[in-house]
Amino acid sequence: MEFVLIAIAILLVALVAGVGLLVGRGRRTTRLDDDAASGTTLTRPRPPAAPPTVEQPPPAGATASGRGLAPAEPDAVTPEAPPEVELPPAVPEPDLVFETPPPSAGRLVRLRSRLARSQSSLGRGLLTVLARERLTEDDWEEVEETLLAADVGVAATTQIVDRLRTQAMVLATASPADLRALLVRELTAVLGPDLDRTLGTDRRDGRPGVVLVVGVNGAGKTTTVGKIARVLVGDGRSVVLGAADTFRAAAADQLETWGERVGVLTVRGREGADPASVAFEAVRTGVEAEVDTVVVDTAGRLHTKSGLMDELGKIKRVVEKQSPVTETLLVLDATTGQNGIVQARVFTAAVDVTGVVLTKLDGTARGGIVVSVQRELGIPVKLIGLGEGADDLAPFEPEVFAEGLVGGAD
Ligand SMILES: Nc1nc2c(ncn2[C@@H]2O[C@H](COP(=O)(O)OP(=O)(O)OP(=O)(O)O)[C@@H](O)[C@H]2O)c(=O)[nH]1
Repeated sequence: MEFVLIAIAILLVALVAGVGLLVGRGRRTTRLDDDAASGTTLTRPRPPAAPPTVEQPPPAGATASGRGLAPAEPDAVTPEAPPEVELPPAVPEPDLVFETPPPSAGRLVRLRSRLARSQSSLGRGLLTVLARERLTEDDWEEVEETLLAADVGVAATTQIVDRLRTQAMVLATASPADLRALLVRELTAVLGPDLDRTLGTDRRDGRPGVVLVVGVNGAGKTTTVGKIARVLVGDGRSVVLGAADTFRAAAADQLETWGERVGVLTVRGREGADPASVAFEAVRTGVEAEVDTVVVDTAGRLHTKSGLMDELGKIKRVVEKQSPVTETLLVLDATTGQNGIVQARVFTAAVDVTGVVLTKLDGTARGGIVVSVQRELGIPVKLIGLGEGADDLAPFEPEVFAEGLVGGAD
């Protein structure tokens, strides 16, 4: 009997210890303050190997303790700063180590094999036809159809076919390598090699660059914001994230997790809070902490154009009281093809979009969508998503992309 009692006691102790461990691992952010007025909450990841302390710094100072954040001066606290709250003593989490993402340079070279679907239908299709000894009208039609099927668009297809036709003599005697090089050159030409694809993320007039990210739900917006944070951290930037998609608490949780992995602060709101106030708070935090860039995720669940215009317009106006918006990125799902372009128009009408992020290019055979998106919207594609992995987002480079479409370079 004694034996049984001892066994039960051991089991109970093990159970309590196990639950404690799980909860401890899950709580990776420290709640710093609660702003009842705006409904926003500021969270920050714990520093990786912080020694246990009993006395905590005040919230504004602690705000700057995330990775790459410059320490904020005590007088940087604005009068409307939320009231300080007593913080629980920090518990060391020895297994919490910030990840170091790779820099953005060279990412597309690493990821271009992910364009395999487009490659087999577009690149290889074209190479097969062009390698034929004498090209007939039927062959040229096949070239045209292949380009159109890959969503290259009518105007760019005509341009490519016309240019290839004028080089028919060259094609007849070209080696497979020459043929490949020629095709890469022609595809690069329609991808707008001269467009400015610089991301507006730099500080301006002593204030952080602000990146607004807009797009319909499911396009990969929140994921993209998280990936952008990693791109910036990988390039040595300090970042604050704003979870202004307040429709769905899970979206803010998702963003917070992305931020925590790389030691980046996330400012979030309660479910249903005013997105503009969350965006404002995020940018104010970035200004106080003197970070390089604040990236703000917005909601895409607005069904009417006027609702969207009102909300995005308000977010921009409110944010710009703190710091100018330096980049507005529209996230589009490449697998939705032309439908995506129709959705995109609603956003470009609502807000001044300065760059497009095309996600899920790994999941489509229609890689030519990059060409039509740029031509139809008149906005450069600046980043592309090539997978669900954390670092599967790359700056868009026309020539490397064209090589990925044609294949044979790896
Ligand atoms: N294959 C692939 N999947 C991606 C890519 N980018 C995002 N996804 C996936 O797309 C799905 C939707 O992404 P979210 O970031 O939640 O989409 P969202 O637009 O923010 O949606 P809300 O959070 O509801 O606003 C997720 O499963 C992502 O992993 C990509 O480049 N390739």
